[in-house]
Amino acid sequence: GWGYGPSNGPDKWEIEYPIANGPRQSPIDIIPREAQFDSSLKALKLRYDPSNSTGILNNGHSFQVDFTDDKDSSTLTGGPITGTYRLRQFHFHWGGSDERGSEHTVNGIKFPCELHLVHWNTKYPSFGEAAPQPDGLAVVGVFLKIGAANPRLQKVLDAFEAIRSKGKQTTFPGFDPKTLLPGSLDYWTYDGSLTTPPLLESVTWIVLRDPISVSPAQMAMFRSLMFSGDGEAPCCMVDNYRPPQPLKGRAVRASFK
Ligand SMILES: NS(=O)(=O)c1ccc(O)c(NC(=O)NCCc2ccccn2)c1
Ligand SMILES: [Zn+2]
Repeated sequence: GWGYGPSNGPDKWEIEYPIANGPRQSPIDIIPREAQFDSSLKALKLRYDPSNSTGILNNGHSFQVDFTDDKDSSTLTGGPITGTYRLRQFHFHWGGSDERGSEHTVNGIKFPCELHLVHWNTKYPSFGEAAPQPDGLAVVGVFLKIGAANPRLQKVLDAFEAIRSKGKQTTFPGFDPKTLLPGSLDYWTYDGSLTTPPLLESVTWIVLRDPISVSPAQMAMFRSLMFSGDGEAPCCMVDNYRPPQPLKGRAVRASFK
């Protein structure tokens, strides 16, 4: 299956997923001076209920924190989207060292890590039905920048000993993802795709301008996870990011001047 190694990584995905060369692929390099300020863009409204967090899973590509999404209790509204999108999960992408790891870049600059909060459009009955639709998903991206240790992030990292290898999961109740957001919700937005197979062109991307902090020691904890399952040759989970893809004429709008 697909992965991030030399034989199954992003340059090989087009073989099984030809949409990899499609017109609205993600991530992209965001060039702020080329983004268009759009005064009609609304403020992002993120309402998350910590009681919706259920578990944390090593899925062999990243780790994700899953949310129950059978009610409108953890939602994204406003911003560039119409209607209500429900939070399904959040996950991260990171590098083998601090100078790489994010999927989106800003003026060509890579961050060490990027958080993705994945939401699906409730005009569809489920995530699975929404995922192939052009307006099916909305992902909020948050950059992580090296600085002071992040105590809210640490709560996630403290669960890692239970999910070290592929397929391992554990309960993760009562976590509020709002604690992982920066002070400002100013954002860039553009039409894109999933950044992993099946690379579906169904994502309204909402990338926050301001990063949150992560310490070098905390980044080392991300790198202690394994792509490999128990009993397989151990392979550290690092560099699980897709590089920027061609913009192909798309507009990137800014919610701020
Ligand atoms: N990285 S991202 O664009 O935020 C993102 C968000 C939600 C997602 O479901 C994915 N992709 C994902 O979950 N792929 C693994 C599951 C899968 C589904 C179908 C075929 C192969 N693998 C990526
Ligand atoms: Zn992602």
